[in-house]
Amino acid sequence: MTIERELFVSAPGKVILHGEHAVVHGKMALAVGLNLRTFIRMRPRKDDTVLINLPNIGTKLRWDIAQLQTLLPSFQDDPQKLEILKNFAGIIEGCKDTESLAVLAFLYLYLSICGRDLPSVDIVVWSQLPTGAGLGSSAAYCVCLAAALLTYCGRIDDPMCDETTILRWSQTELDLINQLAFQGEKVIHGNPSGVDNAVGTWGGALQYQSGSITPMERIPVLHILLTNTKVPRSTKVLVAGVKEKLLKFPDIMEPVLSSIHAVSQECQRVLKEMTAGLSMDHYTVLEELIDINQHHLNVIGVGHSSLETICQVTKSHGLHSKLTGAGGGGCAITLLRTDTDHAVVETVKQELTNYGFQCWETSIGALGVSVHLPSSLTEDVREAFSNL
Ligand SMILES: Nc1ncnc2c1ncn2[C@@H]1O[C@H](COP(=O)(O)OP(=O)(O)OP(=O)(O)O)[C@@H](O)[C@H]1O
Ligand SMILES: C[C@@](O)(CCO)CC(=O)[O-]
Ligand SMILES: [Mg+2]
Repeated sequence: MTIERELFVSAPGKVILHGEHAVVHGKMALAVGLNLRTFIRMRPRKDDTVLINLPNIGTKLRWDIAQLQTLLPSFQDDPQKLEILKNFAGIIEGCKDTESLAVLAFLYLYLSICGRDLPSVDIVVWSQLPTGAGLGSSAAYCVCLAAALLTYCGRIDDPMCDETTILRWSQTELDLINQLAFQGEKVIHGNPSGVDNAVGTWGGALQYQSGSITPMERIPVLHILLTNTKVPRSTKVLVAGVKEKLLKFPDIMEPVLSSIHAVSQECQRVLKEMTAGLSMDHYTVLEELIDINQHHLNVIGVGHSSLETICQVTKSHGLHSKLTGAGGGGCAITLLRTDTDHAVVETVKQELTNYGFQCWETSIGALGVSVHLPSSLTEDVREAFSNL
């Protein structure tokens, strides 16, 4: 049974504190929800078509339901599902362009979730996150699609909203959303660890290892400066590059990944200690861990000169930075201590902006996937959707 009303869902981006790439190879990652979100709006249509509008990447496409229905018999149990969709959409093998991956992930989730009763819908996905910059935009996109399609098709409850609250799903329903979002991430990334969709689903702060998700109940309030180099890169390509290096030099690369794992463990221990009583020594250790991990990430081949520039600029003001997400460009995080002078942060931001980078001071630990009533959306989100 499809629902007959407009549905608004959002999911947060993520910041990986430590463990990117190593987490793909079974090591631990620490990741937190980011207060920049992706929003999806679904509206019923009456003309037996499906329309998807993705303004962040300039894509607007429409299909007849009858056309999509012809895919279903071979799609449902076929191990070659993705190939069927690529043929349908005319997408060539190994393709990594933004629009093709977004459309493939959408079709994959729409057909997998809605099954035999394909609904005629109008879908808009709009994000506050930069696309392909290391902040989990692909996971937020897949989590939004999975949650909205599952709800729309009646496969999970439609959380009851009132005028003031944002309501969420039960743990079992969140598990299903996360599983399907992971399938979508596989379409986009090739071989994702699952950490990004876990944060998009549950939000907060998580320890993630080999599919096992452990929420970190209490973490100190950390202030972070996020800087987007705006250098484009593809997570899929970077993850594949690390795997290649690992296969070529196993005895050299495996210890580096193990050391990244140990950095995550030590960071987690320090964060726990900080909740019991914060001292500046804790910050010093966190800074050392950031420096160590940034070197490791360079060793495994996911650094970039733009990220080194961020490290150099922030270091000249006594601050410590590392790349976050897949690297190769994209974003870096800089730890801001509680005793960091506001004027220093402003100077650093100005210097980084002069390089053409974009900076945000951010809070971390945002809420996971949520349903919204249109009236409870913030002004900027309402405005963004008003013309779409
Ligand atoms: N708002 C969006 N609209 C349409 N497609 C999107 C959107 N956000 C992400 N995508 C899809 O996700 C792809 C980017 O995913 P990718 O994993 O490379 O980067 P990321 O998720 O931002 O970074 P990371 O995985 O390192 O955190 C885009 O090429 C596009 O296909
Ligand atoms: C690079 C990576 O570790 C994080 C991307 O945000 C890939 C993944 O975990 O799937
Ligand atoms: Mg991604």
